[in-house]
Amino acid sequence: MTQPSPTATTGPSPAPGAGAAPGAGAPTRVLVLNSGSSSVKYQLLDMKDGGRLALGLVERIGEETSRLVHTPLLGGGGEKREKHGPIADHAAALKAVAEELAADGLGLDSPELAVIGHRVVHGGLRFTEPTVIDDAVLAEIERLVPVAPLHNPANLTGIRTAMSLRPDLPQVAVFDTAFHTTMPEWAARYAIDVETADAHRIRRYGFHGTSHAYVSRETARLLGKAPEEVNVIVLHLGNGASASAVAGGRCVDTSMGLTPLEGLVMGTRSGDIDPAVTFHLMRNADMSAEDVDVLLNKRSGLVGLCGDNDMREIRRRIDEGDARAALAFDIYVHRLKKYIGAYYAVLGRVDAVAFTAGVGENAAPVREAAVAGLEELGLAVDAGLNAERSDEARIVSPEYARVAVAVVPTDEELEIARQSYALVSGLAGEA
Ligand SMILES: Nc1ncnc2c1ncn2[C@@H]1O[C@H](COP(=O)(O)OP(=O)(O)O)[C@@H](O)[C@H]1O
Ligand SMILES: CC(=O)OP(=O)(O)O
Ligand SMILES: [Mg+2]
Repeated sequence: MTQPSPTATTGPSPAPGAGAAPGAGAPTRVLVLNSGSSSVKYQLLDMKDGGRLALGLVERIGEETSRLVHTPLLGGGGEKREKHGPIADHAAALKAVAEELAADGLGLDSPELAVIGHRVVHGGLRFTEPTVIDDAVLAEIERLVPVAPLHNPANLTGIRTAMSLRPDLPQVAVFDTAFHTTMPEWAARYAIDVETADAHRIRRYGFHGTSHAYVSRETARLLGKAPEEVNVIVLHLGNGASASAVAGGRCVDTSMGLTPLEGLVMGTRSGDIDPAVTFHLMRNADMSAEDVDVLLNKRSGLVGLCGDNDMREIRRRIDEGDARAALAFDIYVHRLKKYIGAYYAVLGRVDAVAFTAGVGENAAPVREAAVAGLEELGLAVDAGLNAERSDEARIVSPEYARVAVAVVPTDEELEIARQSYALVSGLAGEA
């Protein structure tokens, strides 16, 4: 099922500033755009030293209550700026971001900009490496829209808008799926008719790969070991959530599948269900395929179970004695625990379980509940360490525990910046 990657030009996950050294005076700044279904996260970095010049977020795009938060960081930083009011779509969001950057003297017209790096969620099997975007790459990302309907359209708008603002600049796509292309066939292939699966390219692709790659490497660093030496279970728990089993730096299994719907319970997505639920609803509940798609992607998960998808709000409701919120939490954690057990078995030996993204980094009760009762597997958290708040990667298991439980903040934007810059500075070196 593997295919060569005709557009690949460099290896994944390079060290900061890796690739051929740019010529003296060559631009070193990278703008990274992480366009989600209803948000855009962005960072401007200088790869001379990896320092951030600005970062921000536009959220609730398409609603009346859109919000832009921009943080200038150049020269010791400036005041955070917030703007409220409707932002109709991703193109308008990017234009608003460009204006904020320009107000700090960091506009997209800057000659110091070397590349714009884009998170692209679905790259299919073709893109195993960061890739300079041209018409053929755009067409392939477009072709994959049906299997990433919440994400690839937003990614495409981000790319097209950035291209229109800086047509002269290289734009690089860094794919969520790339890290997972190392999965063995027995993990990637579904047990369905082989001809049908192959004709429709149905298999497990996996997502959040940039985060799984970054966090598994940072976890090895936290343990004082090389990535090749450690086996890590990474739990990326954001709005979308996925688990991966990483053996010696390579992904060997992951919980998301053909689309980002499978696996863990998420903010609005069901994760694993019996596939027969879909045709049962279509046959018996007068629902179309589209209706079931919306149900499972947008009206399920935590929001479907208790009406809230934000773990902060769910914890607040549990503290007030809300039974629906408590059940939603228990279902979320039960699924998580099943995946920890499954990937423990897949890996055979586990050095660390790493929690990351909004929930994983911040929700101590989720971490505690997910490993509760797994002492026989060498897993436990230290209540005091687990409750501490910090932006740093840290171990929260007791010293005696055989397996480290770690909290490792993800940084998809930094990883995308490193990969994008390595690719274009490598290209510049070849020119
Ligand atoms: N302090 C916190 N405590 C508990 N959960 C939090 C906290 N901060 C953020 N979260 C959770 O993280 C989620 C967002 O995670 P994030 O990784 O930013 O998601 P995404 O990138 O998918 O939008 C929120 O929906 C919320 O559930
Ligand atoms: C792939 C995916 O689920 O991404 P996100 O968490 O940004 O929605
Ligand atoms: Mg995310």
